[in-house]
Amino acid sequence: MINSPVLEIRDVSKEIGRRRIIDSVSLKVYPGEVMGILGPNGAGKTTLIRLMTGLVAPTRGEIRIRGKCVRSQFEQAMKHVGAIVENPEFYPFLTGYKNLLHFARMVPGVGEKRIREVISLVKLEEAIHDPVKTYSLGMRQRLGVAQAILHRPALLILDEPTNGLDPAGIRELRDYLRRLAEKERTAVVVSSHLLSEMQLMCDRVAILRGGKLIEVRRMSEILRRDSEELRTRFEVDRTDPVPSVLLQLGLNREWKECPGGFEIRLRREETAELNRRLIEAGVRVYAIRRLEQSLEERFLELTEGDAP
Ligand SMILES: Nc1ncnc2c1ncn2[C@@H]1O[C@H](COP(=O)(O)OP(=O)(O)OP(=O)(O)O)[C@@H](O)[C@H]1O
Repeated sequence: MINSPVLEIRDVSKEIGRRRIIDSVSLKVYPGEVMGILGPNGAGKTTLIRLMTGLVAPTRGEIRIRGKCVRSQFEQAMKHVGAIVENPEFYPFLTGYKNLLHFARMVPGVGEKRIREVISLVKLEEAIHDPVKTYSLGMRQRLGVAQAILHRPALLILDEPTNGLDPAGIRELRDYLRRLAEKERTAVVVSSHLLSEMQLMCDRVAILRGGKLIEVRRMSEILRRDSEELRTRFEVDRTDPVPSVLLQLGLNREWKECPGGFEIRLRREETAELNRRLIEAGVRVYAIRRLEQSLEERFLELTEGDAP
């Protein structure tokens, strides 16, 4: 069971009127991982999250949570889910603790021990006996997460959880989402339109654009820019020393001549080194141009470039 996904989205589309807002999306999320749904405003993130939580029905495809279909087995699927899709509501005059106690009474099997556990997971021990009306936005959000995980859900879904948080609040959010993923093996889905925030929080990220899932990647893969080989063009006055320079560098790589120079796939560091060696070999280098964007640049262009 260890490798079975907590959440499985199978070829889901959502049409509203004549518009296809979600277009053939498939995605699996596993226990203990934080998955980011990243996309510019209007990409369909909220709609996808509403589909996951059964708030809207897919036009095609299906969504399963712990193997249960969100539509036809709604109750069985939803008992594994904790979600904050809109701002969580609390009783402002009650303390955080009393609010949690109130919600816990509605959830079978949740006692004071579990309440203490969730308070410690979201690190709200110090303020938990203060009235909620004195809480900052970040503290309210932590209380919201504490409430959402009372019943030990296998899947926690948070829509744009960093909205309105300051950098310290975002750091705290990252820390407790990680604790949750590690300690309770909870699968976490968070949406955002900022790659920079996703970098801090997520293990993997799914890029949504115009309702389509265009890439799903490990965050570490996106950040490993130094090891990424990108097609690079050197403009030079002659190419005859290229094979021997490549040999000296131990670069057993294919390269090809093109008008005014040559092209080769190179890592960042290798580009600088090849340039240096070419010059040492008496080749005049007029320009070095990367012909491909790095994964990080592609992601930034897809997301932050479109943000308001
Ligand atoms: N009920 C609806 N009727 C018509 N169009 C809708 C409806 N809900 C969403 N849309 C449209 O679907 C697209 C995706 O919306 P959605 O709110 O899911 O995007 P989003 O990625 O969450 O954006 P944001 O970050 O701005 O919330 C938008 O163009 C929106 O106008």
